Amino acid sequence: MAPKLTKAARTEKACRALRDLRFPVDMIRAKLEELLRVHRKNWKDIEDSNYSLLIDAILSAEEEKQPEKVPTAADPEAKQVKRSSKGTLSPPQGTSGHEARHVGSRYRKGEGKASSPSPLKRKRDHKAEASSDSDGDLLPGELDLEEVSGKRSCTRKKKVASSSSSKKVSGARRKDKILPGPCSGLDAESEDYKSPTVSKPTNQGSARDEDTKIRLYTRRKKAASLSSPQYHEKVKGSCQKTEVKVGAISRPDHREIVARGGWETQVKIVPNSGSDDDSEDAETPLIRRRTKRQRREDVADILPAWENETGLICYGNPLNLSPMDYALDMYLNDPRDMVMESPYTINNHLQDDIPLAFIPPAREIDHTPADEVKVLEYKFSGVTETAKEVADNPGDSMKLLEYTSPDAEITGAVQSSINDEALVSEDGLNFIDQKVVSVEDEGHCCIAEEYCVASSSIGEMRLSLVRGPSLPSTICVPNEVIKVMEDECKKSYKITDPSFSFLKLMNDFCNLVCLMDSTMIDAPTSSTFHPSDSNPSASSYKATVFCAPGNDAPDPCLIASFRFHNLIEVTPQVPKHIKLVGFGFLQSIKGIEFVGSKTNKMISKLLEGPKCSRSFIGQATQRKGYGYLDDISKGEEKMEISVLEGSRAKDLKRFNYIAQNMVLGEANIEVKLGVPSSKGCCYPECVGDCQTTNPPCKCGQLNGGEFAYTQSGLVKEQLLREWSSRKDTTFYGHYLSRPHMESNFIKECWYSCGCLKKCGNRIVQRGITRKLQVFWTPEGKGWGVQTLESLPKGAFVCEYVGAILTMSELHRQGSKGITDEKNAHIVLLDAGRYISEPVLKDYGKEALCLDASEYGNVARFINHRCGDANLVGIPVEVETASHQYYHLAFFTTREVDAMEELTRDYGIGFNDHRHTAKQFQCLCSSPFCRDSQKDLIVID
Ligand SMILES: C[S@@+](CC[C@H](N)C(=O)[O-])C[C@H]1O[C@@H](n2cnc3c(N)ncnc32)[C@H](O)[C@@H]1O
Repeated sequence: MAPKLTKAARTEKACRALRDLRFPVDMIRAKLEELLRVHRKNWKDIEDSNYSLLIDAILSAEEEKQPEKVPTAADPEAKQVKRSSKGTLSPPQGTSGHEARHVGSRYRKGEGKASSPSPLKRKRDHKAEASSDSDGDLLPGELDLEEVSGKRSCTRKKKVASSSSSKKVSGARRKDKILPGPCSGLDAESEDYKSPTVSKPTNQGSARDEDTKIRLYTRRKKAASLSSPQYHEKVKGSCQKTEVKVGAISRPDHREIVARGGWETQVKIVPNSGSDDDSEDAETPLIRRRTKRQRREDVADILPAWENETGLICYGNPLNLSPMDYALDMYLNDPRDMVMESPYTINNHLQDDIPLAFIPPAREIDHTPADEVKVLEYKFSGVTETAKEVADNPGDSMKLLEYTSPDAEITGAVQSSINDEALVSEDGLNFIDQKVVSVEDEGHCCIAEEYCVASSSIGEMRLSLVRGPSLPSTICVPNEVIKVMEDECKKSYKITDPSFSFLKLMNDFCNLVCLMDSTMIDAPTSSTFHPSDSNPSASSYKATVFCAPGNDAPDPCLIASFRFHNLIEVTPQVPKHIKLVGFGFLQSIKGIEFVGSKTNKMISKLLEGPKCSRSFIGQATQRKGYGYLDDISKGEEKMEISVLEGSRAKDLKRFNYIAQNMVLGEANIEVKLGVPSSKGCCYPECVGDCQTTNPPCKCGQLNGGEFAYTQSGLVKEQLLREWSSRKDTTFYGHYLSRPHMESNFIKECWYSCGCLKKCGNRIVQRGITRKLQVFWTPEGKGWGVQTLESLPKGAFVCEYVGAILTMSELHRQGSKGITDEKNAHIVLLDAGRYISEPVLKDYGKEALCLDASEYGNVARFINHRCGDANLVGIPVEVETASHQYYHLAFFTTREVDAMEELTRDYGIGFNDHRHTAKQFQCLCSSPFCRDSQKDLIVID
């Protein structure tokens, strides 16, 4: 099998293939990134087309750069010129227009390396054939930038919708259609609309002036359109040219979207039109997932940063895309509707949702590289250790921090490097994000020069340099990086020499690379070098020469590259329990920030900067207290468990996530691994899947004579009913009713059984398999848990996990009284130890409880609901059938919709003065709420 090419190698290949066309390298790379994104990182599409897709994308971009000729009286042909420009190819740098056209068409015709016409070409051809009305340039559902930017007059539209339609359309959602607003000039029902609409109530004849008050449209994904310059211009151009604000809002059919995609993904485009919008804001109530108060509170501190900004604001969970990716994806490619509602101001916006990212418009770029060094390429990419290296150094997993050079224009699209074949290694390293910043260097295609600034989950920072052998030796590190690294060097290595220069250190590396160029080594090796005399204060460092993973077309230039690491290691400053994994760079960075990490402050500083080129980072870091945790389980669970409200994440009390119960103290649990016992075990009768045995195996028979689970792994109805109807409480501090043992426990097969792990009688022990999320409840219950997917009745959700303590241990720990905080996280396993007198001191000393206050899993966030909770706790015995120790597993009592909060009935009697724990006022809003009824728990 041909070895898989790295992304870098494939990029290089693409650059080479297009070399003859003399496109700027940075443009090739940028377009390639876009295409990869469109094609879901599938190189095959691009390569199989002999890069014609890529060529088309570049040519398209070039076309769009052609200045548009506005028709005037003096130049009546201008419009015609514009139309024809759609079919015209602008020359790449250094290429005449004729030449470029020739080359482009040659490629498309298959005379060159490329063969088949790309979709883009077909689209262009189609457009060229379109009617003489230049508005026809847009395909249905395609966003007309001019329209958005207010340049295009509404009067050019075929029909004019009435102003009263604004409400109608704001609720409407039509795929592939641009829905009309009052000034849209389009009929919502018409199939031949051509552009987004404007729905601001308009005075006759002033459509153009009044443009863009409301735009309501939908869009369907078009892969090829991503290649178009519109792709960028829509965000950048529209925001800049007409001060359009772009943001996402909750959509009216919130649930539907959530059910489909897990997240709401709407984009709202509005003009930066000032306070006159306010009155109308109130007329357009949006779906509210959170209370207004809550939202204001959450974003109050970021308001100032946004008030005068225009840009792209995105919400919702972007399926692990970076904020920029997500926003662009939503804006241009989301197959779902994008509804713009009106009117929009930052204020009503904030009332309705919490943004995840803000992408400011492009800024002017300062292209002044340092005198003595020439910028070749900055690439802060996920180059870290190989899987093996990481395996050898557990805990050393590195995460990438990205840096946008202020000195160079970002020419590559920002891309999420998650799942990027070249950048994410199998070891599960999480790269936060990546940006490619490159500046062409005399036509050379430089692919292998990379700086990698990474931080580990425990706060280490590392700067690495990777460099290919074919590159010139001059490099430039952004000044901000140099400054921070210099400071860090001085601090970490206790360098006192004021003349210490980080740049020199870097140059030493480069020189070493040059030296090593001539001695290419086949196998990975490493050697330690000592810094040159010119840099006496730096400590020694290590360089590793390694062969890039196999290339099917070996090329000396591609085979070897060099990696230097251990340049800088910064003392860990981030608490271990915060895992910085990556929905987005921004969130992760802020994740560090809430714990006040000095490192992060430096990084933030590093990322800021007025010259930051088209980067959301500079703006985003202005927001305070904003964060997002992707996985509170820190990888302990098979499924990531995210936290929705980033701004509240700082309030997430510190606890250690464990996926399985653990004994911390003296609790004695008799579990004999792998020892077949005569009781409660189906060894040796069972092989394979016990569920297929009839009559049930021994374990199965312990579940009241039959398996507790259906063939599809759901708890059977009868058990659900039985346990839902019980009035037990497991909530510490409240009186218990009957001991659990009277009802049927579930007994699962286990290691000691003869069956396989895939046996259908093993459900709870497999852990969480559903998508769960911790979120801040708007009702005031604190954190809660919601499901991100719809769940069938009887589905296992999670078990209550904590530290296993004996009651006597618990009491010893809380000799001065157990705090309410702790109380709230203790669950009693009363089996076999319950003493009828429900006073704590009388508990069997060895009775076990689970304390999730310090060590726990997601279940510690599940809130209470009286009577009709959608979860029920059922004791499940896995390791032993002794009823002494069991797992308290939560199953759904009914079908549960995606985004529904998961609740369980703690079984507590509110207003019962006898219990020891401080009661909370129940906010469950269940019709069966016992709080108002002042029910007491019946003690048997
Ligand atoms: C096991 S914790 C649940 C997670 C908790 N909400 C948090 O933020 O960590 C139990 C605590 O949550 C709160 N809680 C749970 N259900 C509630 C409800 N129905 N009404 C009000 N507060 C509730 C109470 O403060 C209770 O002591």
